[in-house]
Amino acid sequence: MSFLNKEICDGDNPDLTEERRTATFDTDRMAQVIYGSEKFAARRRQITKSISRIPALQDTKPLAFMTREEKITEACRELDVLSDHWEQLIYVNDEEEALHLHREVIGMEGHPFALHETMFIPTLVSQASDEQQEKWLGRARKREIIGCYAQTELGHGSNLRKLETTATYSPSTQEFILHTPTITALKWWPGALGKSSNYAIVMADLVIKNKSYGPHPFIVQLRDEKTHQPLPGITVGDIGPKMAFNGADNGFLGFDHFRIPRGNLLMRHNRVEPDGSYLKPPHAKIGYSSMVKVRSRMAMDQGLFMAQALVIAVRYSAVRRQGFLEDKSQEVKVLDYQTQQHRLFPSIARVYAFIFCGLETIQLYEKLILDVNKNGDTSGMADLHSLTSGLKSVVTHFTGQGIEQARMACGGHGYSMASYISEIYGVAVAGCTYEGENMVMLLQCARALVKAVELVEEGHPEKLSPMMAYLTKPSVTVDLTVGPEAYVKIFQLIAKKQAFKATEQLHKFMVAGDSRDVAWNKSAVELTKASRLHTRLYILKTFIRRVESITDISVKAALTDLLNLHLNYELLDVASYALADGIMSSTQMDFIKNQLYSSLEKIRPNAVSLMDSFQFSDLQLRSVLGRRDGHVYQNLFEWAKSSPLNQSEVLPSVTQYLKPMMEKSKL
Ligand SMILES: CCC/C=C/C(=O)SCCNC(=O)CCNC(=O)[C@H](O)C(C)(C)COP(=O)([O-])OP(=O)([O-])OC[C@H]1O[C@@H](n2cnc3c(N)ncnc32)[C@H](O)[C@@H]1OP(=O)([O-])[O-]
Ligand SMILES: Cc1cc2nc3c(=O)[nH]c(=O)nc-3n(C[C@H](O)[C@H](O)[C@H](O)COP(=O)(O)OP(=O)(O)OC[C@H]3O[C@@H](n4cnc5c(N)ncnc54)[C@H](O)[C@@H]3O)c2cc1C
Repeated sequence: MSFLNKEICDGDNPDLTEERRTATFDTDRMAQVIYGSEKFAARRRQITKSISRIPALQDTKPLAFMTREEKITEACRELDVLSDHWEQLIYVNDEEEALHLHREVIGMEGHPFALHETMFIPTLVSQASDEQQEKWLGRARKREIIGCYAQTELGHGSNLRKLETTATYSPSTQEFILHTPTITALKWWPGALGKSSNYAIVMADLVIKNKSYGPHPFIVQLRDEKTHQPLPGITVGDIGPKMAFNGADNGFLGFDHFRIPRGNLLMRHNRVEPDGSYLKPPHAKIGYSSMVKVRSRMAMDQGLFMAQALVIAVRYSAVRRQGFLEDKSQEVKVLDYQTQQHRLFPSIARVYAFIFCGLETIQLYEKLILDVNKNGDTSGMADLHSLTSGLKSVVTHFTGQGIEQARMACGGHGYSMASYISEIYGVAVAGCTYEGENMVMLLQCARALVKAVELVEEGHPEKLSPMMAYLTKPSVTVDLTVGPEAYVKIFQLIAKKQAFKATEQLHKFMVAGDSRDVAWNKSAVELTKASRLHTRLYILKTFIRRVESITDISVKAALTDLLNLHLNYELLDVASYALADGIMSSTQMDFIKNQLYSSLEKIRPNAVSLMDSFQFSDLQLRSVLGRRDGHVYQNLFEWAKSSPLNQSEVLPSVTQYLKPMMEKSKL
């Protein structure tokens, strides 16, 4: 049976059309699984169609040929066009639809409202009292003001306890005085801070009567609402070009005894009364919730970054012909090489796995905020923090690797900006750093793991959260032919052993006289290994759960092939642990390898459609190499001709320097 891949169009490259015709599932149905519901998958397509009918949003100058200033101006122009059509395009206040709209129209290089949507508004939702929301949230949602999230400083990003910006309470005036005492206290990095935002959530150390209460969120007006000039007492600007994200004005910010009213401390969970008395929040880390929000989205966002790179690489691999296999009369599609499949398909499996995790963690965060805001219930915070800390680290690391492999899979053309993969890579790997540097966050995840191991050792396994329950599982001999559950069992044993080994090492150093902090540092590499295995186990189990729940038989079959590839690839990747601990035999290793190679063959006919199912428009992809029509050579040639260097035959640099140099050459 063959299913119509909805991307088939007359005139497309026949090699791609052939791939699309041989798919064994319906790409619209697969999109429902990817985007979590039939309704949202359909809305995405509808929004894409509506965008394609707005001439001002089509075919602008390629981003690769623009300066930073041009990129920023272009993003603002697009935002302006969007705001004229906003209510026709999406349901107002629907976060997922707004994100899709921005991704498609503006792309991934950043824009003035990026942090407004992802951190400024969410912080108001989670941290502002009802009265404060009344005052600011409506204005923010209507986009009457533009906000960002200013936390990181020149001297400190990872260690929040040492942020130096102070907010000192003055009971006589009922104001906070914001101050930047040193150069290292300058806010540095916040997205959209430099030139676009006129408001910010500023994280500053709350000081009352000479006592420090640690970082707290304040809403601060930075610029005049009419003139957009910085207010007196505020120094603000752009931090300069970056590896990627150059359509964004990441900024610096300093305060010179800048006064804000008492009501600008966000007070849903803690309060400062007029006389300066302080009411504690129900959980010490509740002020960190905006970071947890972004981390809970990262598996989805990073999955989509890697998906974009793979759409490009897989489509290109299906039209690129080079070399021969059996038939010497026609060169083969490079996608038929086993090495090419091995380079790309495990990443396709990870994309699906990450997205399924993202669907889950986004919901977990929404539930947590509901529990905290409605019932003051903070009991879910610790688990979500450790889960998202591990997940953001593992997912960003593998996404970077997967995108780089996708680039190499495109050979020379992958290195051209025409592929757009280098930009996707630059944007994605920023995720290894923002929202908590990966090592730092793996170590946060390890804190929870060590605590869980200690509970088991102290004889209290009943106190473990469900995610940690595997730490009590006894060793067993596993028959891998049984199916996914057998793989889970082996993975659980590997992860459990590493968690216990790392904890044992920590305890050994402590018994020998080291403080817990020093012993922790001496065990840190082993601890991060435990966190990675723990997180990869969660990813694996989520993938299995999701595939089991699918009702469409052909979609389920295609994803089962991908799941099998994932199980074998992941287990092979961590096999050194299993072999060292005698958990797996070399015969089992051979079995896994054979399963892996046969999974590659099974996935091959569906590869293009597995990626088409993401339904990225050409506008969103921004890749000349990865366009839906597959006419890569014509498209590349047109693109190169549009390079500014080709707008004249002889460049001024030739007449001014090269010609005179050649004429006077004495060599
Ligand atoms: C588009 C791009 C946008 C980018 C934006 C940005 O980058 S914005 C900037 C992004 N910047 C960053 O991401 C900065 C990264 N740095 C941080 O987030 C923090 O400095 C930290 C979490 C690393 C340490 O914080 P700390 O020194 O205050 O804490 P500690 O280590 O002493 O642990 C004490 C206890 O607290 C617990 N706990 C901690 N957090 C949470 C939580 N959210 N929930 C619940 N619990 C939490 C922890 O588990 C531990 O529990 P235990 O074991 O005692 O039971
Ligand atoms: C593109 C981009 C956008 C950003 N957007 C924002 C924003 O909107 N708002 C905002 O406030 N910030 C933003 N940031 C800042 C970002 O959150 C920080 O850079 C990040 O949290 C890392 O902190 P750091 O720079 O202090 O790294 P550092 O902590 O200085 O990291 C340097 C090295 O030290 C290691 N290290 C540090 N502490 C430990 C430890 N305890 N144990 C072991 N190793 C450690 C790290 O692993 C790393 O290898 C952004 C950054 C980028 C790149």
